[in-house]
Amino acid sequence: TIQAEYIKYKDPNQPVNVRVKDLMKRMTLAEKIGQMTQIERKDASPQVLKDYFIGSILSGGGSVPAPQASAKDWVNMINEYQKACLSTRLGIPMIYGIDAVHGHNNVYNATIFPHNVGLGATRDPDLVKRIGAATALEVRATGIPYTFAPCIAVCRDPRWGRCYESYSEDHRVVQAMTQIILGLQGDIPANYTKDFPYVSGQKHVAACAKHFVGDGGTQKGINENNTIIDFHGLLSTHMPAYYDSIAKGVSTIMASYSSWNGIKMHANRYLITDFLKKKLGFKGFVISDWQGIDRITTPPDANYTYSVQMSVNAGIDMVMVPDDYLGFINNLATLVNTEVIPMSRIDDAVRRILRVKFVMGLFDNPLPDYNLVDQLGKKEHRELAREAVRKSLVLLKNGRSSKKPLLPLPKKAGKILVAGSHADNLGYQCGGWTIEWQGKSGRITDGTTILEAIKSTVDPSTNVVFSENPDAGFAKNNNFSYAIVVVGEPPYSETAGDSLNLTIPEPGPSTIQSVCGAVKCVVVIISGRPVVVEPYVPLMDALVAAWLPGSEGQGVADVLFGDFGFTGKLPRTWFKSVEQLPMNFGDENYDPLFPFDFGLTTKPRSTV
Ligand SMILES: O=[N+]([O-])c1ccc(O[C@@H]2O[C@@H](CO)[C@H](O)[C@H](S[C@@H]3O[C@H](CO)[C@@H](O)[C@H](O)[C@H]3O)[C@@H]2O)cc1
Repeated sequence: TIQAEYIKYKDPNQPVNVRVKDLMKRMTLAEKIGQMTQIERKDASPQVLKDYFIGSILSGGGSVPAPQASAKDWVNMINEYQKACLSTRLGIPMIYGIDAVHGHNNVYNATIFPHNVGLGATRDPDLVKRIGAATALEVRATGIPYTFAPCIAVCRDPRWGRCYESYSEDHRVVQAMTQIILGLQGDIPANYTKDFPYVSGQKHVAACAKHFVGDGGTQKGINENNTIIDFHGLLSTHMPAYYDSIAKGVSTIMASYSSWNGIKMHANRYLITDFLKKKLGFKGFVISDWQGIDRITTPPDANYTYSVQMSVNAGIDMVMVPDDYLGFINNLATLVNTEVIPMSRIDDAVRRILRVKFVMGLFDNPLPDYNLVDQLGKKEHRELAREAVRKSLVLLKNGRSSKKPLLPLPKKAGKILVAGSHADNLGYQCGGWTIEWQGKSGRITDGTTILEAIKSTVDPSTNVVFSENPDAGFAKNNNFSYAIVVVGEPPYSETAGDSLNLTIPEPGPSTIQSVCGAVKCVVVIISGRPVVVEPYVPLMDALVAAWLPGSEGQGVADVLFGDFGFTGKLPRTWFKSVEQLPMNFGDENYDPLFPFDFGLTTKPRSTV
């Protein structure tokens, strides 16, 4: 009989470093460059994957196989691509990445968890770890083994359009929430190699701590702009959560679009190679952001060869190339062949990529199956999301005097008014990065709106009247026992969310004034960050910050009506006016409307 040649790197019994070394020595430059190339799924085809030995594919925000694609549709797409990669000479599996940043948010009917700002308000790292584990199951349900999460930005200015992706202005809260990495990737076994990337089996996913480093510190919160801070400030505010992430075995780290004191992070060799890789000992791989290398120059792509040279030599290992992947591949090959980029840099990048792929079992289990499809949007996950919503709510005002609190609201109450643009809008309560990159209004996926939750919580005898934007007369002349007004920000992502005024768009303020001027009211703010409320607080009987709660609006009603108490604490300072910004806890002249860590509490009704 003909003995099949023994191929060491294919032997799961061999140690990871032995498999990496054996495979590396077999690879051509083209195969190595292919591993460093991540293309967008819209450009992927079996032929392209085979021709260029592509090592990774991503879905950018909102990039799906088809509208409302099922878990099986996703699995089928990934299987098709993976089979093409496995058919290449060395059969190196590709790794598919996606932004599951508050649940598997691109995928129809996935559980949508509160965005990070709300999770920061919970101050509950174990809850966040459980969310990571549930998210991993839903991501794996679609056959995907890698998510570009968590964002561990320390947002220092709420004018930043991505502030809701940050757990807190306080790096200690962000550090605590890196527990999500253990949920996503799995708990690290005892005596595992310290700071080594780790992913446990087929029900967990590789994570990505992002965006390295200082993304949340840009001046005036301008997205992708310049973080002006000395080295001590960078290390004490923006770096600590990377220590925790590495200690928790994070497999990948994504570079930030932003600059540090004028140096683009994607070209920052000192911070990526000398500090992150050598000093901190990060052993996973560093991935660029979407067109992150193009944006090294102003305007972007002004000198792509320079972008490739500077980013790869800085220590970027895998490049997210959502458009001209041939341009990337050809430029990189030329730069290596002309020794502008040393082969040792290429080998470091490929070694790190292969290390993660071997560690996470991708070589041994490259093809997803349908075993986990029922995890998508599973009831237990929705109950977990509902718990997270409850714990994320921050009670900022309760009654016109502490002796006469309005909350919890009585379930039996004759007739109540529910008003506001965000009361019955699932897309609004999920925010950006949901189904579409920028998010979307309306019934965008499966879930429960806040109005639906209120209706299912009150006593059957209570008449719930919904009017999105009633005039004062309506509010006054209908003998309502009380009103719940739900208003806030429309969905946004990234630069589209940058705001210098942080006002609630009309008709939000008008709805507050019309309703609260006529009847006892609690105002629930749906927003990715503190917004201008100071002028309206005197009109309100109660005020709740609900952040971006996601698909499980029932969690809001659970607490409004006293089935659970308010426990949330502000993860960020709530300013009086935007002229005060930036203003963070610990600053001189700290004069907030509501300070960091503020939050009134209530007892569950059963104990009252
Ligand atoms: O057509 N245009 O006008 C247009 C404009 C801007 C675009 O910009 C792009 O849009 C998004 C959706 O296509 C992309 O996801 C990224 S965002 C980036 O993507 C990563 C992967 O999704 C995330 O992990 C990072 O955290 C995030 O910073 C990019 O900014 C795209 C298209």
